[in-house]
Amino acid sequence: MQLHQVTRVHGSKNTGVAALDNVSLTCPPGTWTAVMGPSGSGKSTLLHCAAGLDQVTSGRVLLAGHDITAAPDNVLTAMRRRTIGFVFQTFNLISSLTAEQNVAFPAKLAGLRVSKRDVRAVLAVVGLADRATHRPKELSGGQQQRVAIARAMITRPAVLFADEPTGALDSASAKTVLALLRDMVRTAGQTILMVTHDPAVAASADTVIFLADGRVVDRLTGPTTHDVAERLAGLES
Ligand SMILES: Nc1ncnc2c1ncn2[C@@H]1O[C@H](COP(=O)(O)OP(=O)(O)OP(=O)(O)O)[C@@H](O)[C@H]1O
Repeated sequence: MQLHQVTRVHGSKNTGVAALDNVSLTCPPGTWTAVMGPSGSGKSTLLHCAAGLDQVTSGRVLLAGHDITAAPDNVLTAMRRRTIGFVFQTFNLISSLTAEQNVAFPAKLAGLRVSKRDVRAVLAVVGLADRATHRPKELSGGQQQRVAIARAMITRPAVLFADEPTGALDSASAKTVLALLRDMVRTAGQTILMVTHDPAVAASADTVIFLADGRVVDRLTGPTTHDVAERLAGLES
């Protein structure tokens, strides 16, 4: 996943706010990148532009080798279904469907064949083999997020976009979810781009980039919670 000199201006080009200002970023396969920065620094805009959910004003976005900047809607939709996955703070499960139906749903939408065995296998990976027929309201927050991760795993997306994936979880569940994300990167060579406000969560990534006023102003490789917190405090002061 690559961003080349991406600028995103909200409002008119002359008077609008540049939520992203000439951002370049490379996330190689099998790496996990966290995006941090003060409120309003452009984190969500970066995630949305990288995932093709928002259009860039200038610059280019490459997803799994494809330039999505000028891709027509039908190509973008197909890419979204097959090449990328999402994990959100709020889980976004369908309440009327069971865990296994939730896992299978987007894959089926993408026209992929998924057997019940495949679904059960990914649910087992996230430790929910015995919850396959439960509906979201019968699951804890941590279990719901693990269903969302299983749903993102089953299509084996090249890139997983995560927006505060542990934001609604207690620390034990958060740890489990972060370990699952690490497994996706390590065993399947998937790329993760994650937005978070939490330095301890960001420290699970391989690299942390820091945004301020829409620009990449700092970067840490092999981050520790302490170093991330310190850099962030420097930006927020
Ligand atoms: N649809 C929009 N229209 C106009 N301005 C917008 C829009 N979306 C975002 N912005 C502006 O762009 C800038 C970056 O916003 P963004 O949501 O990307 O920041 P963020 O770092 O994710 O913030 P937070 O941590 O508070 O979620 C902000 O100044 C915001 O007000």
